[in-house]
Amino acid sequence: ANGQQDLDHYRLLVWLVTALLVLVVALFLSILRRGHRSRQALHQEVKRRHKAVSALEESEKRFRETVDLLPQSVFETDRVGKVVFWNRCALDLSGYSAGDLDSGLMLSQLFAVEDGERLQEVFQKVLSGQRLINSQFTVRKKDGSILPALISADAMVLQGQVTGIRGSIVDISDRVQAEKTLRQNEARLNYLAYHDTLTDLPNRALFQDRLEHALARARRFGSQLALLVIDLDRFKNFNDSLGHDVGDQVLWKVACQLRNGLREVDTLARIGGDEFVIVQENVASQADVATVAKKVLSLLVQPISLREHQLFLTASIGISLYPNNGEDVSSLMRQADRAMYQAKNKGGACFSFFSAEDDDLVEERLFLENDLRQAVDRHELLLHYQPQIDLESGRLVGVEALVRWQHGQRGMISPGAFIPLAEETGLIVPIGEWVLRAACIQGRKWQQSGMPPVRVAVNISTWQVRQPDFVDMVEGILDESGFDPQLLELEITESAVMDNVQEAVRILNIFQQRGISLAMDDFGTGYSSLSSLQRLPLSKLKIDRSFIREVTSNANDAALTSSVIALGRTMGLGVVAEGVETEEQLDFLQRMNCAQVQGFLFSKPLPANEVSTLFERSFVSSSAPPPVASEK
Ligand SMILES: Nc1nc2c(ncn2[C@@H]2O[C@H](COP(=O)(O)O[C@H]3[C@@H](O)[C@H](n4cnc5c(=O)[nH]c(N)nc54)O[C@@H]3COP(=O)(O)O)[C@@H](O)[C@H]2O)c(=O)[nH]1
Repeated sequence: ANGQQDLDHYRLLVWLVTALLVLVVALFLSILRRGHRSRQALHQEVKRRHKAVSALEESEKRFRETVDLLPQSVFETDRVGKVVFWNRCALDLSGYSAGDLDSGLMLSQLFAVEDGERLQEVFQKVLSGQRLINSQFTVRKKDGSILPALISADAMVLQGQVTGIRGSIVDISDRVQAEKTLRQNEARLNYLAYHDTLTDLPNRALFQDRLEHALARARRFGSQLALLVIDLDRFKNFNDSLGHDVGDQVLWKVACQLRNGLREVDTLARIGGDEFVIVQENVASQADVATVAKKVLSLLVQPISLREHQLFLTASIGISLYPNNGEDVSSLMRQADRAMYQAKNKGGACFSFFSAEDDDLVEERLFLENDLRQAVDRHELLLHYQPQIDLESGRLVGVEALVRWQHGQRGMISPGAFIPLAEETGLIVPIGEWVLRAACIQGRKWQQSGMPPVRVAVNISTWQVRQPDFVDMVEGILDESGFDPQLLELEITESAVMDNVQEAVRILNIFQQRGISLAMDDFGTGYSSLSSLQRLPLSKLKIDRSFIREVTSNANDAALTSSVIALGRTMGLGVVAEGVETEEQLDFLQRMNCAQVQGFLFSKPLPANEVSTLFERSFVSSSAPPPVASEK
């Protein structure tokens, strides 16, 4: 029984142990299975997270690449303004490197120092929730250069907390430059609309505007104002003969002389070709204005040197006064213009206040100018010839061709009345050509009629000499008329050669080689220097009649006349005294051994047919001068 009991106990023990073992194994297996499952879950989780991180990195990379592609700079900062992120464009724009970012670049470093305070204010406002949209700042690059940019920014909020700001920077250099260029172009266009491009002076539009304002001031303060219209004398001739580029340089120099010589308060403008105006305000008396006018004339007197030319300019100035001569721009302009013509009527190189009486003369002059333009075409010009006598032989050796104008309504007009106008308007060029042609044709007729050879002298104006085709013109007329060049004498004045002696020498040498003789007219009234005179191939000096007029009563004229005769002899030149009217004058000239004479004592200028008769009569003798022939 004990044994059975022990066996039972033993069996129970075995059963218990076995059961325990089974339990332990089952528990172990259960734990083992659960561990496996959680390892699997962990693994899954790790894998999932890994994937998520990769996706995030991928997304971050894509985001970065996309942001780097943006054409504008974007940035992020932390709350204190340290730049924590920026794209490639921001790098390029600022010139900083990624390394600079790593070493703690501050946003303020990206902007000009002057913008610092405003930047700080704006930064705080953005942190507190205000959006910044397209505000202009000046970006300062790493190399110190600056550029204009538009900044937009917003706060960055993470889990309800503001962590910093993010924003964009747009470089607007091109736009700002384009706007600047546009503004400059606008300003230039505006300037050009109101200024003369050649002289930089105000033009007519600006001048009128200034005159309006000046008149308004004069009305308000009850003051006087003067308007001076300045017109260069014979400028058209300079332009035509020397070329427009020389003309332009002359105008430019004139503008400089006037600008430098006048007070800044006086408005100076160029309102047309060679027309300048001055507005003088607060004029106390006419004397005030006369002072300015005299100053202008003296400024212009200074010769202008251009290339090989030495130009002597003069001007005519017309003056109108507010309120006496007009109360508005147009009437003041009109009266000043008329006054300018009054000054021209007086011979130029002077000024004239508007006067109603002189205005009739201006009208007359304008009519005359208009008619003169048509005189050649209407065949109203004709030539008279004044004999020149050789005192030794008493023979008529030549004639001077002198133009006359047979006007349709006014009858015969003397050259003294229209040659200055022709010179001033440039009409002397076609008129002079007509004279030369007519004189050569007549000379040829005399030759053909069997008359002894007679030299024909023709006056040549300075403006003709300056024409580029002058030599061709003379040669063409000689060829076409068949007149013997040996019988042609050209009378030139000192002024025609003195402004460009070199060119004059060249031209006159050509004529001399063709056998044409050259006489210096009005000798003694100009400024020829002896050295220049020696270079000119002259054959004759003509003593001006102003010296002969008082040669017997005025010691100076007598001295000058005898000096010229002596000079001619020394230089081997013939000398003609013109304007001989009396026996006493003739006697003086004979005593001085003057070679030839011309004057009313012998004959007035005559029509061609009367010259032939005179020749046939061969009337001159050195002891008994012939009776005066009358000019018809
Ligand atoms: N460029 C050109 N000028 C010309 C031409 N024809 C004339 N003129 C110039 O006009 C000015 C006046 O000329 P005119 O009225 O013909 O006078 C000439 C003579 O009549 C005058 N003269 C001659 N003798 C006397 C005299 O004894 N007394 C006196 N008071 N006058 C006299 O002199 C004039 C000639 O002058 P000049 O030419 O200097 O020899 C005059 O300046 C002419 O030059 C022309 O075709 N072209």
